Amino acid sequence: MTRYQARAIGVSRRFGSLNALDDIDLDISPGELLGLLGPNGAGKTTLLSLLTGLRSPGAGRVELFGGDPRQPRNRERLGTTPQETGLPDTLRVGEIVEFVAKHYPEPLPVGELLEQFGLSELARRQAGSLSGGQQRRLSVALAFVGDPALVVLDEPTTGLDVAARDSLWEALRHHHQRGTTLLLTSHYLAEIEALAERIVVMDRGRVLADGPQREIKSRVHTRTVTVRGTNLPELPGVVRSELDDGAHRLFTRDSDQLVRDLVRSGADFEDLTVTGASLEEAFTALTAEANPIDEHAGGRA
Ligand SMILES: Nc1ncnc2c1ncn2[C@@H]1O[C@H](COP(=O)(O)OP(=O)(O)OP(=O)(O)O)[C@@H](O)[C@H]1O
Repeated sequence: MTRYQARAIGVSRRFGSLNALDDIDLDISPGELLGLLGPNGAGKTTLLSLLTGLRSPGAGRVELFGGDPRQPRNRERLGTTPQETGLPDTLRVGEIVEFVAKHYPEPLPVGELLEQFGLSELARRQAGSLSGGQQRRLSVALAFVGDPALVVLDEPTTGLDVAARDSLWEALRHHHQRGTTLLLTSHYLAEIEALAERIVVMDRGRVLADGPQREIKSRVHTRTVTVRGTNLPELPGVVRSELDDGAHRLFTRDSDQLVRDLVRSGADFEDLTVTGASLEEAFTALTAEANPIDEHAGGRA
């Protein structure tokens, strides 16, 4: 019995002449909360489609619970939500959840699930009358109905407002705490930063980085010194600076020296903080390193 719930071993997948995945290795162990990041077209959805048995690899091997993900019996402990939702318009939300629950030997209690995903008040509404964000919440909830060991979510919070997104994060954390393994993709770096313990960064079909979030961030050596003040002098060692609502953000490789220089300069400042790289900075640096002539936008992966 393998100790991994899902694995890709030397996996490649082409679409015509395009190498969507190029020799990917990935292991997912029980209990992990793994965030898969990458710019558009990186190959995230393709990789998920192989791991969940929707496609076959061109080369290499994919395993789900130690077997072929294309075999239904190996998908019994898998929960997924596709990027596009397709729910029967005329069925009510509660009926859909109950219908899906009947397909599993030990489903989660329907009422509990509706509550967790903020759907209790919508239980009697027909799916066709739901807003895009409500449909999204329902389809994410459906991934959990069968109490799966591994849940794979492709862009779970797309189209959700801030409150709905926060409550979805809460639900995901809850399921992770009770032992469910989660693999999710998101374009929102803040989302992956808030949720994921392990991060895999992909670009152009390859894995650029794979490790604990703090390790991925520590690959970027720049630190940020933030201060409020007027007439700050130009200081050596500042590689970039930003002014945001009166706060100067000074990016440097040596924050200790910068703070010493700042104090010595006699400038009048307050509210000094020193922080390491954010996930956004790490992501931007990693993808820029891999594609020296490209400019990847920050904020969204
Ligand atoms: N069915 C297909 N036929 C042809 N090309 C495809 C197909 N599916 C994906 N591709 C291509 O493979 C590459 C990887 O696509 P994929 O959807 O896996 O990327 P992604 O990282 O999920 O992107 P996004 O963030 O935009 O969803 C892209 O260049 C895409 O155009």
